[in-house]
Amino acid sequence: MIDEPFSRAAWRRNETLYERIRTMPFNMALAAGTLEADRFRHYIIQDAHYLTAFARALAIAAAKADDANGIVQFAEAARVAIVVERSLHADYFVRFGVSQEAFAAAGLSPACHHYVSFLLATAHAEPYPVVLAAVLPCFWVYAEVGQDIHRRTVAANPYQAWIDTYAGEDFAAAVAAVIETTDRAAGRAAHDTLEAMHAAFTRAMQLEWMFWDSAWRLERWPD
Ligand SMILES: Cc1ncc(CO)c(N)n1
Repeated sequence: MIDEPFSRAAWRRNETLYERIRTMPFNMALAAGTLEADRFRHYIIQDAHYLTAFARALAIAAAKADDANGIVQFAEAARVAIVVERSLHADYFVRFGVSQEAFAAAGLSPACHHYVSFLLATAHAEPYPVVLAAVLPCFWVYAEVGQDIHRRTVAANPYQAWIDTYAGEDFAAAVAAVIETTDRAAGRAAHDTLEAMHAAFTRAMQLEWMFWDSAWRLERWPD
């Protein structure tokens, strides 16, 4: 019997969770163009924090890569995450009225803090295949959600630029490449490493849900 690739097994284990993410109030409202600006502002502020940490985790993946292609792939992914983070500041923060002071004052929300702590702890402490499994949902879920919203979006959606970033061909190609690298690493991994990969993948996907949910609820720390 030929084993099913890790990515297919991981997606199947989390199909219900993906469907819950796809149909979250935040994503439904984003697609309809009716998402309130304060919820989107919360989201982009937290996403700027998130992307900086995500870039660090990707740079650690690059350092842990088992071949030269992996170093190039994740060093480039780290660079792109920072490019996207800078475009949040230069474009979205300006358009949606987030000042530098508001950003600095906001800090990381509980859900964002949880997600980046998980990513950075995993990147620092776990072997390369598990690091890949932890960052894979960040790519894959966004491509799926981006494409799903793109199919449902309305004319003159104020969030169209955000939607196009994640529904586009460049992002899809990056996601396909991360899936391929993760499946290759899984193919060489021992059984216990494979189970750790599944646990990391599921946890990251749960944290994706929590991240959108926290923006919807305008989540904050207690005073
Ligand atoms: C929370 C989160 N996950 C994934 C992505 C896409 O890389 C993003 N921009 N933000």
